[in-house]
Amino acid sequence: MGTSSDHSPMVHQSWRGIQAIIIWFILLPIIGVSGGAKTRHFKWEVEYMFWSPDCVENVVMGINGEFPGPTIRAKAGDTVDVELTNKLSTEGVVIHWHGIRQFGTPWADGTASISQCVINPGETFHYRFKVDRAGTYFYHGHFGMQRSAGLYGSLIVEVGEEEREPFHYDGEFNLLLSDWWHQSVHNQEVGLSSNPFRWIGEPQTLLINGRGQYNCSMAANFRTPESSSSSSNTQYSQCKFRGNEQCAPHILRVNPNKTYRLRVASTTALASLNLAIGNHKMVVVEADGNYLQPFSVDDLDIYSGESYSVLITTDQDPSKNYWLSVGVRGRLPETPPGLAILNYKPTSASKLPISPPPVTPRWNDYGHSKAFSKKIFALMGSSKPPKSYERRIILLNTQNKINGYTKWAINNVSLALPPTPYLGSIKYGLKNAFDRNSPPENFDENYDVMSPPTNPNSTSGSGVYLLSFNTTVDVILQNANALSANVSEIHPWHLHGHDFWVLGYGEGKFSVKDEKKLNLKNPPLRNTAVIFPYGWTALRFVADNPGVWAFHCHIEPHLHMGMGVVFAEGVHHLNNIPNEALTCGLTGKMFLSKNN
Ligand SMILES: O=C1O[C@H]([C@@H](O)CO)C(O)=C1O
Repeated sequence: MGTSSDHSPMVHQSWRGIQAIIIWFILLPIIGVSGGAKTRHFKWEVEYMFWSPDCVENVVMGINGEFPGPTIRAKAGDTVDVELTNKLSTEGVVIHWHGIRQFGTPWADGTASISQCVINPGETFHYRFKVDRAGTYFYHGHFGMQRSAGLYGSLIVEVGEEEREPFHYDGEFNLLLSDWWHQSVHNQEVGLSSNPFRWIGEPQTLLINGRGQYNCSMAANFRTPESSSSSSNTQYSQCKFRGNEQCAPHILRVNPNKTYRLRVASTTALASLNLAIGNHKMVVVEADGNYLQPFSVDDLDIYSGESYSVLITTDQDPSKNYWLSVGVRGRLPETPPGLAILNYKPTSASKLPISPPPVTPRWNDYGHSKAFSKKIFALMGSSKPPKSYERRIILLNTQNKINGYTKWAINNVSLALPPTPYLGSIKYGLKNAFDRNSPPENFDENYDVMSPPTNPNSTSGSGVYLLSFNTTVDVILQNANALSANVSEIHPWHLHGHDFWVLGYGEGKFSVKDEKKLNLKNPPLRNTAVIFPYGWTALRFVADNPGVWAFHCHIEPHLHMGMGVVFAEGVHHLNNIPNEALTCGLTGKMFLSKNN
């Protein structure tokens, strides 16, 4: 029998419960937790297969018989679970989820030698991670040069049930941009690691959603030396398609007088690109999963590793179709533009546009590229960078020689990945797994960034920048002259596990007086930022994600030649790294001896 004295605490407790429920409902939309968060399961098999990405049959890396791999669509807050089986006969494989920060799951970042062991032929690995934020992302191979071999696809995260995009659109299209070589990746890789060095050269074809045309052109009727961004004035024949060919162009079918969101991502191995649509302006609203202060452009520069969303309004003559054209920037182009068709309903998609495709800005018009980059600001209300940094690392990018082999080095160290993944060797304190000395924080102040290195000889290393957990780190990426005089190239740098604020770009060598010019007010958050020839780029991030994270040039052959560094923070906080990720090298041996 209850008495009033044992009754009252119960009343009290249920009132507390009601209060908690009320608070939860108030907080729900604010913290963006969607009630309907799901786990999205995918079962994938990676294999080599014959494919004709540019109408020339070749071998590509496909997933479940598709090239590019299947598109993942999820909602913010969902968990993505990919059960990946390696069906390659003689190679390992891993997949990196580009732009997903992997909070709490650094072993799912998919970087060979860094976050996990490669998945051997016949083996299956589970990538399970949360997609915590809406945005346009992609995934790709991160072992050897498997991205160049075609191992990539799109990853689209829609807003959660309770969230809204800060802009309106009636429909959307997804454009994954890449570049394609006829020479096999195996050949390319051997060339890069041979002495004498054999460079891969320019791509044969630019692909839009894995589709391009070689030996014929969709716009052959219009091709004049002036309208072509290609340095070779080859005249192409007109392509003829039924529409079901693997290399038939991508068609964007639109209704008149609507707004469409184009999600554009570049997973090129080498090419910096420029995208334009005949007669249509684009309003840029998102970059790398972060909202931007909207701005309008006629054309968009996009570097490997970047993604953007742009809005277009279909307010042009609906009895016509329009070109979407993608051309090469920053390197003397030898590749014809990639084309897709903006097709107004009910006009037939086979009716070709009546004017030539938009012309890509001149390849070395860096003023144009810089002007674009400097228009990018975070949407008002976005998170701001801490006012000051606790550590500043200055990274000089140089092209070098090691024992006669051509390499890229950062502060004179060319990254050579160790066989045991850092995540395990740091967690378990395995002393001999990689170089224990921290790589240099800076470079010689007398180094002349405007000239080829006076002593091009460099060394390779596997050291790690150990970052104190939760500290603010500034990185100044410093470009320089390559091995040949008067050459300095574009390098898009991509950071794993974080976004960084892009605080500014500058010319020549970074100096303390440049600090005053940095933008701490509304810098955009990104995961990839470019360094322009002979320039520097300043970045800031908070080392708040326990794990080991690659930071590297997203040009595939450049990373392969050592153009990257490794950051690690808070690894001791991780108590649930699955052994499955680390069963190789010294961690593999350690597990074996523990079991015996
Ligand atoms: O890494 C590179 O090597 C070549 C060239 O510098 C040497 O052949 C090139 O254009 C690169 O980007």
